[in-house]
Amino acid sequence: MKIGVIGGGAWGTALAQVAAHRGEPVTLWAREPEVVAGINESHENRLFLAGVPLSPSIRATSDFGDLDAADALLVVAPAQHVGGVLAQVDVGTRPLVLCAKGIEAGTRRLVGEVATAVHPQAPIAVLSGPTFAHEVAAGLPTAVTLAVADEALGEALAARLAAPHFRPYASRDVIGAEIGGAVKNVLAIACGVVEGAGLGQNARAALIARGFAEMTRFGLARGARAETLAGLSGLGDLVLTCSSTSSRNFSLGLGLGQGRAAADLLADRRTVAEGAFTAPVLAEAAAEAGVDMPVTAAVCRLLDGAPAADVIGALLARPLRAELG
Ligand SMILES: NC(=O)C1=CN([C@@H]2O[C@H](COP(=O)(O)OP(=O)(O)OC[C@H]3O[C@@H](n4cnc5c(N)ncnc54)[C@H](O)[C@@H]3O)[C@@H](O)[C@H]2O)C=CC1
Ligand SMILES: O=C(CO)COP(=O)(O)O
Repeated sequence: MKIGVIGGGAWGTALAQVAAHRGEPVTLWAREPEVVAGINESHENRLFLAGVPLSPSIRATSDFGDLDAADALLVVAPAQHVGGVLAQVDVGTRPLVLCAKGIEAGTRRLVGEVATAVHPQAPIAVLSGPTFAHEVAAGLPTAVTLAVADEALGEALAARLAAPHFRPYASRDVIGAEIGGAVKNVLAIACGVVEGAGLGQNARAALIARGFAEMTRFGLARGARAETLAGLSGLGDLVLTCSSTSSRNFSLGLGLGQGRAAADLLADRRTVAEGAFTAPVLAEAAAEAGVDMPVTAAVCRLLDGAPAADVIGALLARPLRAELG
């Protein structure tokens, strides 16, 4: 199975490296000409994954036509751009493995729904989990959820993408895998705020647990399975990104908690903090589904410029409630 990768950011590059680990040829489409040149000439992506020597089996291109020979395509553009990028690719009936984490602003569609609208004949898989790109690219052990409705396709993709350090776990719950990845980015911003404002480790643990409760409420309302939300692509990724400044979302929250303005923190960013785009549309989707998501609402207020002390105060002053339900 020949693999094509759409997106030459940190994660697309790391996944290309995984797919090329046995020396198999991998074609990677990147938007930036300097990324294409750097990968082809010096086997490095200096813009998004500097310092990682890449397999010479990875060939980068800026021509979507070069993806025609691939049997399966990994989609690793930021969530807000997946629709626009996929519209330029002749996908046909080839499987799309969705690796972006987010919800499309305006349409409130998950990435899988976006992909199916553009390419209705293409089977959809979701690859998601606790996966910092630099660790995966360095060959450190990593496990992911690989969710596909069709069991045989799931097995074939898992066999092709597995590596000694990269372990896909099969799932049929595509929507559950997507929701965990999208929601955890918003919650990671909140955990960064806790760190930045110096609220302590108790508060961070409470936020992870209450954040997971709201992820679960939303996920169940949208048809996800509870077990998926408690797995690698949900709780696993939530714990990772709520614990480390390696997370761009956590780092954004850290700045907000230190009192810096969201607009300043987001200006001129080359790398993507998906939670900043997902938070407002997630809040809309939650309201539509009748689901209470107070942490998400708080992140929206912070991104709108409300002072961290006010937002934290309001969150803590909410009426007391039962832990379950
Ligand atoms: N970096 C990581 O550790 C992981 C990232 N992801 C997800 O992968 C997705 C891609 O993130 P990264 O590779 O980290 O990106 P990145 O932050 O390393 O790079 C930014 C990416 O955005 C692309 N981009 C910017 N403007 C664009 C536009 N107008 N149209 C199309 N593409 C545009 C750039 O070409 C580049 O590929 C995100 O959804 C992210 O949540 C998932 C797991 C791990
Ligand atoms: O999704 C990720 C790890 O699983 C990467 O997190 P950030 O986008 O917050 O850096």
